[in-house]
Amino acid sequence: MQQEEFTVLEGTVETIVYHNDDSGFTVIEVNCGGELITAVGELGSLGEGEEVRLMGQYATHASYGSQFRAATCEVKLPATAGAILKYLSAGAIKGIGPKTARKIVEAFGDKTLEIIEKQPELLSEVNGISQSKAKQIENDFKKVFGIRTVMAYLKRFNITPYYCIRAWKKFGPMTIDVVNENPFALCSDDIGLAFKATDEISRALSLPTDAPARILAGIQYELSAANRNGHTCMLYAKLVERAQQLLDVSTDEIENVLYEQNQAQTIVTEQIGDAEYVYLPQYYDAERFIACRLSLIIKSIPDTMKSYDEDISRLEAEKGIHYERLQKKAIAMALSNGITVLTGGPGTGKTTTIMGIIELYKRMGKKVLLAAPTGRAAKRMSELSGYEAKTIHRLLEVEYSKGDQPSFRRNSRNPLNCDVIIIDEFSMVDTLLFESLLSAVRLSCRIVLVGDSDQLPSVGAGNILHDLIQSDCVPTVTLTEIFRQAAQSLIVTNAHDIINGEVPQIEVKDNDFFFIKRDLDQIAQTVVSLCRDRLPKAYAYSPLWDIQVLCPSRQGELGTAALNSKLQASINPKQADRPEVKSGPNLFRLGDKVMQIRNNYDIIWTRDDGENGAGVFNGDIGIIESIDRPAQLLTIRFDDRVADYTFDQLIELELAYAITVHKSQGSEYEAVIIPLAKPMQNLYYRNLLYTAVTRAKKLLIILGAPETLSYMVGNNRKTYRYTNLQQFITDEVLG
Ligand SMILES: Nc1ncnc2c1ncn2[C@@H]1O[C@H](COP(=O)(O)OP(=O)(O)OP(=O)(O)O)[C@@H](O)[C@H]1O
Repeated sequence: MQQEEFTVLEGTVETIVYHNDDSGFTVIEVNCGGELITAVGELGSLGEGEEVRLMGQYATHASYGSQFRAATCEVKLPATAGAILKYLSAGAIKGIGPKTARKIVEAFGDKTLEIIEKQPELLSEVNGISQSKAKQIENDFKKVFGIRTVMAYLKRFNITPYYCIRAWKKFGPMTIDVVNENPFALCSDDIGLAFKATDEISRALSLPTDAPARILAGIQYELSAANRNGHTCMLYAKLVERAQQLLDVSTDEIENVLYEQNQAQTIVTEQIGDAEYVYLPQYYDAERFIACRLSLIIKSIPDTMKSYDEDISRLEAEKGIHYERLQKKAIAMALSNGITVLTGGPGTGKTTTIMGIIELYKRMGKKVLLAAPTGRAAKRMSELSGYEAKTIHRLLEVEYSKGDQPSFRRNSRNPLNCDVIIIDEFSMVDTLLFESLLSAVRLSCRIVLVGDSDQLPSVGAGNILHDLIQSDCVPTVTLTEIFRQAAQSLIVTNAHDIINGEVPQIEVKDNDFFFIKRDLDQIAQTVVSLCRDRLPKAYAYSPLWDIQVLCPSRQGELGTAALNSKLQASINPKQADRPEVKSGPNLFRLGDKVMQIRNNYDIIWTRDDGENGAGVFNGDIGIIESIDRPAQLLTIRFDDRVADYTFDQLIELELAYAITVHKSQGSEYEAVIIPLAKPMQNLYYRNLLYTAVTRAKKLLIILGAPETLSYMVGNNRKTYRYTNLQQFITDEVLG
């Protein structure tokens, strides 16, 4: 088609007649001054009410008659109140449905879009739009228009909208230039496109395979993968081997890039002890910082040798309690040392000891802060201690997302105002979070870290509790006695047996720990009937709130994926009045129990008391309260908070009737059901079983074969994590 033959057609999109997501082929009706003209072409994703400027030709189609065939399509924002109303009502901006659209357009008329763009705060003057909702609309508006161009460009490389949005968030208007120059920028942690996908773009753009940018991306990709698997670093030799397989370039080329990037401080390579390690700088810096800071704390607050015996005895008399020897030792240590680690299994008196520490510090007039890594753990700490406990993120006043990592308002320039800080469930704290925590406390602040070192390590990279204890430099007390009350519970005593390598008692029928012998093909059905009928009937447990199925694995017939479909179908079946939405392999239905599967610091929530905040975290579980298809919004209640998800955020959710043991860390449930399949060596091991069992408060049911249980208890595979924190601490403290 010659340029001079083009005709220009301008008007408002009246109707989207057809749109093919894969090819972008679209048929629209354009309102050109009252006349409706059908236009076709690869027009990208358009919204009804949008003003378009099409260039192309009129042609006659054998079946459909006269049509305008567009070669190019420019989108302009709708200008008149009517067009804007149509545009917004059609769901162009997530969070605005037809009703809200009408209210906004009635208030601002032709200027509506200008107001959304330039003075979005005025939106909250419209009845029914809160400040947080106004903020959300502003963000969506910016996003919709910016990413449209990016999506159109990246579509040719089969990049889905999800990654386009993340790329746009990171690079904004520079996105296309960045991709053309270095497509590997898309596999950074905060965008997360797989290396292979970026490599394909690189190939399509005919970029050289031995380009240093490609090799660096491959190295970073391998290191990030190691971080996601819990390691803070990799052995140099292992990294080179992995990168070589991934990139198919010579070892020399990889080593050259490693050398140069080490010089440029983009990557850290260092000989530590007998081996050479490679780090992404943030993990190296974090481990070095933690070690240095701990050493300063350990050295700068000398043990006063003051005896706290009298204070503890007085407290015992007042509270009518007798602390056992190690509890007294822990209290005294926490009162005299800059940092103390308190560890022990279930029922060994950790919480009781924390209470003693808080009480005595309060009597000295000290300001004590309590925190835990998850909302549930913090809530439990509050309930048990009677003092407010916050999540560590909340305590540090998480602010905004910088890539995938949070930023905290409490930091070295603005430290927490307290004399003592006590962290519970410390086994769940990862390297980066501990670095942030230590940055935000003054050197004079006393730190007490409490956790069970036999639990699975943190989801994020690092093995902090283990490394601190193993360094032998951080004052530590391990509680071992199981107290009488706790000793009556088979959940508690069996958990101790398991961690000691002894097969638990499974014959007792009148306690809180049950083993139901079942053949493999009967287990799923029994899990369903326990959740739906038997436990609600016998104990009045809610299948949504009280019962949690914990699986070693995601895969297989007894993995979370398969069990969730079965449990959803029986607990929350398809019904005419229950809207549904599909996202990837998942189908979400009103009333479903769901779990957030990655940290998202942007999702805005409202607490029941009206407080607003941002951030939903990996492992948070909630119930779907509404699904609004026109507005493409899904609302989830997480305990006392409610958060809105746009449909494109649903890939961060999974059904949560059944979750993996790894995801259950730090949470407790009234009743836990553990279905055991045929043992897979990787996932059927002692610490995992122990973690699962200790999640149950009142009732635990294990289903499967006794041999599988014995196998797990006997499999003492340790979750090995590559970190050098232990070494760094020893060097700093003793060196
Ligand atoms: N010195 C003590 N004398 C008598 N009972 C105690 C003592 N210390 C703790 N207990 C009791 O033992 C039980 C377990 O204690 P606590 O909750 O402090 O342990 P925990 O280690 O925090 O357990 P979990 O990790 O399971 O929460 C509680 O009922 C508590 O009241």
